[in-house]
Amino acid sequence: MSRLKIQQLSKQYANGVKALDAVSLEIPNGLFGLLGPNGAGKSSLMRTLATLQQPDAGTVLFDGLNIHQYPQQLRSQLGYLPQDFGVYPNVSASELLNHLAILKGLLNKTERREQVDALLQQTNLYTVRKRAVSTFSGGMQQRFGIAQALLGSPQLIIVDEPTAGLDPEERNHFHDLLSEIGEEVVVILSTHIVEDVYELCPQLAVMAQGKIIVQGSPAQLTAALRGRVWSKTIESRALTDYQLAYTVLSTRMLAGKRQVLVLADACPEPGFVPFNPGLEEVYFSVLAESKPAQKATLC
Ligand SMILES: Nc1ncnc2c1ncn2[C@@H]1O[C@H](COP(=O)(O)OP(=O)(O)OP(=O)(O)O)[C@@H](O)[C@H]1O
Repeated sequence: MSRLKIQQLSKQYANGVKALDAVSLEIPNGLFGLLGPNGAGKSSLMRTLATLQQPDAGTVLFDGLNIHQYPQQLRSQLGYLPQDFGVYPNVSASELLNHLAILKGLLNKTERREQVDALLQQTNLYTVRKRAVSTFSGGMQQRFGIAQALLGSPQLIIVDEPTAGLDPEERNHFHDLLSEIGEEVVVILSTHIVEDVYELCPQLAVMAQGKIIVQGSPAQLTAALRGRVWSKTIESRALTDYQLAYTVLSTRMLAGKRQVLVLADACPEPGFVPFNPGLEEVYFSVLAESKPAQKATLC
């Protein structure tokens, strides 16, 4: 059952950029991935859901509550890790978390201490709790960011581009943390990294130019694309010709040869073979098809 209902949400900034264009989504408990390239409008949507900005039109209901009419009620149930939560004062992790817990309304000292310690343990920061957060690595700072988002046992958790810039090991740590948050809360993970969503999210949406382009499970979305992705090994110097002629989703080097993946409803030309699409191909095909000027498919 959907707990978060986003209906026809629109937002235009003073400079004329329409960051959200009639966005509608229904989001149940669990991890929900919001995938999109830079500038798609993800952060605008996350900030609007976190009640940090008002939409121009549309409504958002969380458990039936209109969040922009009752922002304080939403905030008491919200955990938010913004994209730019990166500047920390020169105080220790446990002091800062304790301070943020007070701001979050955790006024009972014993309970607060217990929760702060538990979150430092959960995010694997307990042994470094006396170190200033400003001296932490990027990955440790992001884990601290999750610890503060989890203060007060929120029901709606919003994490905006949390793994950008993390090395693979820290990204794995972060994935483990997110997957442990639990299935009884709504967690929205906004990212441009396909593997984040593939590894973690049973449901996802792809956003581009302020609009939701597709929504579903990874299995549904990849099944819908089956039969439309074709692969061929080509000479690297022929790549531009293929890009001009076809909708090239991606290219990669395989054992010294260049492989191109092309989106087409039927075999584009001799030498192409069907390719079993994954979430990455779904993402690139959605982006290719959402672009205003499309290439003719020469089949
Ligand atoms: N405060 C603002 N004032 C004016 N334009 C803005 C503002 N915030 C975002 N934008 C513009 O709105 C569009 C959507 O930006 P947004 O940050 O929501 O996208 P995003 O998908 O989160 O991308 P990124 O990962 O690059 O932040 C972009 O064109 C951006 O330049």
